[in-house]
Amino acid sequence: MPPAAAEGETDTAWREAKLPVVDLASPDADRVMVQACKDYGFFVLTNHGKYSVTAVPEVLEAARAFFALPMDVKMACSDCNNSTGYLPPFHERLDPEHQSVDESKEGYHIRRDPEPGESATDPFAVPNRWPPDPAWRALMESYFATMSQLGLRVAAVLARGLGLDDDAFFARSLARPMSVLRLLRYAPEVSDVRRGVLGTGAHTDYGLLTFLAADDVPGLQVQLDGEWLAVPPVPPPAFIVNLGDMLARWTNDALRSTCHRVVNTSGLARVSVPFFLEPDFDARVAPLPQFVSADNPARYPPILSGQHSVDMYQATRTEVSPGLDALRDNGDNSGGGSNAAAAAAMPGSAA
Ligand SMILES: O=C(O)CCC(=O)C(=O)O
Ligand SMILES: [Fe+2]
Repeated sequence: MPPAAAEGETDTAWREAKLPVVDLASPDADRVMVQACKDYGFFVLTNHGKYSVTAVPEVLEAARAFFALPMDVKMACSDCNNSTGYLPPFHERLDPEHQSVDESKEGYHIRRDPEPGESATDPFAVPNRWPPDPAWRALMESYFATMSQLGLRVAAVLARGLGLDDDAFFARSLARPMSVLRLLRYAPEVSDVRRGVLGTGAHTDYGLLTFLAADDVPGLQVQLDGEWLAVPPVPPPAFIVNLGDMLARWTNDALRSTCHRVVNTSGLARVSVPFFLEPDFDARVAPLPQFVSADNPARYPPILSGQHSVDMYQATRTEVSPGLDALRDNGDNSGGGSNAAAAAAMPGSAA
């Protein structure tokens, strides 16, 4: 039996979201960004100066070319248990309550190269897997590096807009970030929300900020005040930026980590490339004092950023991972202990 349709899901036609635009070169970028993060948890980032109109489509094209390779070639680049490299279709179901089938999209995860010994304390610190083409790897590594820089810059603008003591507030939790560059290809199939068939199920992102580049096939939807709204594709080099759970926690929900999903309405294949800026595994995240008061007590207990990601992976992966179970059962939020076991068996899941 298909799962119940999401609350408020009465139709198959969705109104369009009008996301605020943040011009990063504008003098009031910090103020506009904070307002967008409070009202929407999403914004369109322009004038960031990092990419030309052609560079992002080049990355999308490279992703498309990889996904077009034969399955055995793709599987040779897969380290599914570590959620690294190629992730075949049906590797996750982000909203099990409302989805009747695993997601048919394919993915590819790229992270920074781990430092020696790091995997003992951070289960996400695993070596990348690469296809044989060195130019492909170079393109992705360069995109990853540039997006990491852009992420830091946007995080600094946000810190300033929030009036935090210094622009580097978030940077202090981004020394050894768990950031992920995720390539996605959605199969050419029309989603059926009422039957629980979605490109990507409803979820919030786990980290700090997500920078999404995608082709011109629509699909992304955001949930605002209970209503699902379609986000029209944005032309490059603009990015759709959204906040992850760590920002909601740090600001005690003053900023929103907005629920979103992908509904394929066209039946065309869709390629998207989200870059997830994620804090260090051992970054301790708790509501900051300036967002807590007697009338507005802390809504979240302190958490380790990496532990939150591990918990979310565990809830949405499609295969049981004994290593992660061990990490979770340990009940130790220190990021140490059985993480090495988890490193040997991470789930294939969302970032
Ligand atoms: O493909 C998209 O547009 C969004 C993907 C997404 O939300 C995710 O991977 O977390
Ligand atoms: Fe997402």
